[in-house]
Amino acid sequence: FKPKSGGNDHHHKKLPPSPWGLPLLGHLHMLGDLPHRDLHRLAKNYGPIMSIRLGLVPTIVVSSPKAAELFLKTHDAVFASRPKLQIAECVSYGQKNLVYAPYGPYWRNIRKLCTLELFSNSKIEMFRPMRREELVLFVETVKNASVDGSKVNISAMIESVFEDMTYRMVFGFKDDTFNIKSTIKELMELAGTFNMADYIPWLGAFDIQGLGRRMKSVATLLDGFLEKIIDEHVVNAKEHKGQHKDFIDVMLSLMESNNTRELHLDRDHIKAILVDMLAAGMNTSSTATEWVITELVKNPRVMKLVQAELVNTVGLERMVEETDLIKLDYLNMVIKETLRVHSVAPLLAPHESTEDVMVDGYFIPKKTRVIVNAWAIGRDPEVWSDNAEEFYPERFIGSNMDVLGNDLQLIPFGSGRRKCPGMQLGLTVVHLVVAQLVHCFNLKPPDGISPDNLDMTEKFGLTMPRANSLLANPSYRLRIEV
Ligand code: HEM
Repeated sequence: FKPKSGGNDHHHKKLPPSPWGLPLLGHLHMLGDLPHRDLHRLAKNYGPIMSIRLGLVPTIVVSSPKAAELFLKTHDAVFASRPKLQIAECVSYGQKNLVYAPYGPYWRNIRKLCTLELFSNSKIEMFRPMRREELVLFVETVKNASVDGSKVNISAMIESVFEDMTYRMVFGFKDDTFNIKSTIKELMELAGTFNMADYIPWLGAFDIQGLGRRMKSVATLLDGFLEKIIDEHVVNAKEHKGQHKDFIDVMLSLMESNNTRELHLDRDHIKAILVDMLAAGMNTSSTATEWVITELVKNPRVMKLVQAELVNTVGLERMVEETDLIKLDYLNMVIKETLRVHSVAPLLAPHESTEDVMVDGYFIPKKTRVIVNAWAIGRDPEVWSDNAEEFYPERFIGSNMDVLGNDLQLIPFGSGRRKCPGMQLGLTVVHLVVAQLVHCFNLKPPDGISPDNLDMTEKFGLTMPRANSLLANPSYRLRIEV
């Protein structure tokens, strides 16, 4: 079929080009385990604004910077909503979270509140001592693991330091007294699993994949843990009046004091936002860090330059401090280049249109899903020339292109109204962990594997980490003990 639009008057309106699809499945059968790559291939034939149908869901795929500008800038307000997904229904306390909230006054208020109260520069600063403590422990752990020259699972260590920093920031502790960590992991795995019920909704009633049952049980467990943790904070807050130490404390004090006319916060809001912070903040940053380290191990030339910059700026007599980060220009280029080549969220998060609209001469009906292929945009030969596949940080020398959503050529955090509100925090922690790891250690691939042959397989999900853990032989290089 060729995709059709809703009402009769839509028939004569031109929809974006589309491949031929199957009844019911639409184009789902064309997408494999790495859908960003399949959609990139299709876009080469059908263009940067392509129309497909995912099961019963009419979808537009956006694959070039110019097209992204139309959807995320020119018509941003029309495409700023989110589709209803089963996972969001299960764990968002009636869509009281931020990530999946439909576009409208509620989303606007909760986003404003989170931006001000949780993601502001002063809040990022507030947690700096905590990050420093965790980084010292991180370096010690890597050092102990590598003491007899054995290979170390770098991916697992990176995941663990981000987990610890995030739990401390959000809950104020990192030990797993409440057994919450495995439940959060299960939730993130479910959120990243392809769910047929999101594309052919009546299949949801049969729960063929068993995802519905798993989601419900995770949601129940999670709610129990969050209730206990919040209760504990309420008791502690009474004892330590006025001292806001973590995200829950901040939210509780807002619940008491700041229940404005615009937004009435209750416990469900707090729980929904806490889940957002864990799901949106933890894996994204650790995935980005894992790929930066992978590229550095794969490219010894670049690693040498990063380490030389660190020696010049920091010296081998101490660890990296957050105040050093601003001076590390080459490292900044390396991180930008990694975010270009390995998008953490290759298809961003799904957007949905809230009204009929014409874009570039094409008719896009209300309630169309919009997928922005940031991974494909990072490879557009018109922007990145014919060495787009190459890892080459020097391409940013003399360029003021940023990753913050201002330049549509490079949008690892999205752009427009729905862009990532946690990007400053994310960039700070990624820079910090990468800088610390390569400053404190030389990292070589294990078992005599040549850097050229390093496994680079991706695993698509909620984020896109390495499919297999990165292993390396670290050797300590500082002249002092941490
Ligand atoms: C390197 C790290 C990170 C990357 C690459 C990243 C990437 C993204 C992307 C691609 C989106 C979707 C944008 C869109 O829909 O167009 C997003 C949304 C979001 N991110 Fe991040 N993120 C990172 C870190 C964080 C952190 C640390 C937090 C908070 C602790 C966070 C919180 C959020 C939230 C709440 C949203 C939803 C915003 C909304 O729907 O209005 N992110 N992020």
